[in-house]
Amino acid sequence: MIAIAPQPQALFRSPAHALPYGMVGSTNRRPSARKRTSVGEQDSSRIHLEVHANTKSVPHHPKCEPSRSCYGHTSLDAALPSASASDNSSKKLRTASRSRRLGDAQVVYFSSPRNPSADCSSLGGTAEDAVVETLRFKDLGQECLICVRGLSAGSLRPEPSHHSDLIYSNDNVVILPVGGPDSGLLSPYTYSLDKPLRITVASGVLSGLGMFAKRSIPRGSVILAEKPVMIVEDANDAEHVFEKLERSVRVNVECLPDLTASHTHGQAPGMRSKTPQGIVKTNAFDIECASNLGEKKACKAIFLQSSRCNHSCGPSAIATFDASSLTLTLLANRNLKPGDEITISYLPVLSSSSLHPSVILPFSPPTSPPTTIGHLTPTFPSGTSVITESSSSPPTISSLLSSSSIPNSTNVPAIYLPRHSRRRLLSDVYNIDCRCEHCDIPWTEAASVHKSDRVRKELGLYNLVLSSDSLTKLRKKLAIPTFEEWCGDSRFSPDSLITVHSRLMEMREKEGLELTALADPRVSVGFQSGSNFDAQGEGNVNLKEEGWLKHADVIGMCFGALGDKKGFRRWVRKIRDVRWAMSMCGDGGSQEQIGHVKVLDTWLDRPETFPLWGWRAQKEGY
Ligand SMILES: C[S@@+](CC[C@H](N)C(=O)[O-])C[C@H]1O[C@@H](n2cnc3c(N)ncnc32)[C@H](O)[C@@H]1O
Repeated sequence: MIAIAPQPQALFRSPAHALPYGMVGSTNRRPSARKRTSVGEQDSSRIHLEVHANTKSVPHHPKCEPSRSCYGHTSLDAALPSASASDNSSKKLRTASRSRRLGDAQVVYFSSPRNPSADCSSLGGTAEDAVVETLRFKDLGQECLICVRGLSAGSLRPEPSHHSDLIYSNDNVVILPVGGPDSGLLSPYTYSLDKPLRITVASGVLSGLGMFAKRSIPRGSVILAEKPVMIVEDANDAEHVFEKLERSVRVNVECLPDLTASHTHGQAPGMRSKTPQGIVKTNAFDIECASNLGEKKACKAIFLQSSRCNHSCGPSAIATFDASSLTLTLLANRNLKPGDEITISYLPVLSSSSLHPSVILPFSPPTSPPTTIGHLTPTFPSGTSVITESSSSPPTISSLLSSSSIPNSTNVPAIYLPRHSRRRLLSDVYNIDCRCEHCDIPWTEAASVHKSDRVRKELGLYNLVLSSDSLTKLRKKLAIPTFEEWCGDSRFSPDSLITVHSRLMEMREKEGLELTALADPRVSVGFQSGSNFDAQGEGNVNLKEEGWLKHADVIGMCFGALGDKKGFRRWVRKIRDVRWAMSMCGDGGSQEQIGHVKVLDTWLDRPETFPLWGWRAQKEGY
């Protein structure tokens, strides 16, 4: 298992750039002086919270879970980068060695990204043969305690990450109780943070707190970048690390929920029934740490804010982890409005195919690498038609699913499973009775469940077919050409490929799975059975399909090949915006994204520079 953030394969390839990366967008702004804005009052059964978001402040301390008491309350701010630390880091960003204009935003390249940004010290031996060490992120004024056998904090030497201070601070999000007395996990999607927000929450709401957007966040952009406060190799070491956490951090970590606590009998309710192991099991992200000597270890990391993200089967965010800077990044999966809940998917990335009706859970872990993702390149198509089996009436999805076209052993991302399988998986693996908006549907609405299941099944199938070379035969049966095939074969009508990909995009949007496919298969949260992705899951690394972006790429290229300036520009602009937002991610993929954005900008200016401009139109004489 290797923890690196996704580096989506790009359709629109650009020349390699040797420049060190790091960028500051024009929207970057310095954090305003922090004002406390929330007013928390608590009576015996309810909590009232008021947030005036237009004062641009940090959230009030989340008050732990409404249903549980805590050792004490301190502000979450105490554990987060202070305003002055942020100021320092922004100063650093501004004094970067050289900068230049790119599109409408300021890009800053760093001259020496290798300077270690952290120092460390040992806190002495504690857990059996492991030591607890401190890693200090100097630029952020934040510490992380590390207890990993065979990997010293010193050997991690995280590189500085190049996020702006805006996304290290919590200016984009607020942590609030989720739902109301009767609504369980219903999110307050409808409120506007321009007005004071008042939410009334009954004690005992299952899922306690959640993370919400405080402002509009465009698809693909970084919602939050965060460093861990503790990393353990084994949840059983958590106790030793908890003891050494700085008090304000420890209080916040102890406020995180422990799903195992409810199984503890004979103890007083509340924090005292929680255990450090239980807190780690419930909230830790599975990441991989890599030393500067190349050793890698699967670990569990606690992040104070991101650990508050609830699960959704149509998540509004995707989590990626960059091992070189030890940074967890949440990217917007769609365009977010103020008040939208920031959710991620806890679902394991792969499961055996439940596209095939005969396969039922529990599934076995993948034993061989999954399908690789075929990517298109804007090279001149070599050829002539390779599709020989296209028919005027392709088989229906149902007939394909019930036939033996899909091998039983096929792995599909679990997010495409039908509702009952996802729920079972979440319950078995994470002990969660999923109440996200895609699952919490009354039985009276069986038809909408059925419809959603069908859409996911179809998306799963297309995902498989479009990303796997070994399923070419099936792809041909479905009469879906690749871009190259479409270019080279006039039997495919000019808009046929655009129609297929537009439909898939719409289906993704409906199910809340826009950029989801970009999610790093190796970042997960919560309980780990160890069976779904672990060190043996090495083969998963290549699973990178691009979802929305992949469809947008194909549509954009089709318009280009048809010489349709308006359509081409419209789609190139959309792709450019998402790639630009993603380049702010600050991980290994940023430089690549900047390269794409530059090429896309050129094509926006002069569509004729697109290598296949009008190629199909010329060929067919229209
Ligand atoms: C990492 S925590 C998420 C933040 C948590 N709500 C809190 O108050 O801090 C994970 C826990 O949240 C709850 N949870 C998250 N997503 C859920 C969902 N879709 N349905 C039900 N419970 C969920 C479960 O209790 C789960 O163990």
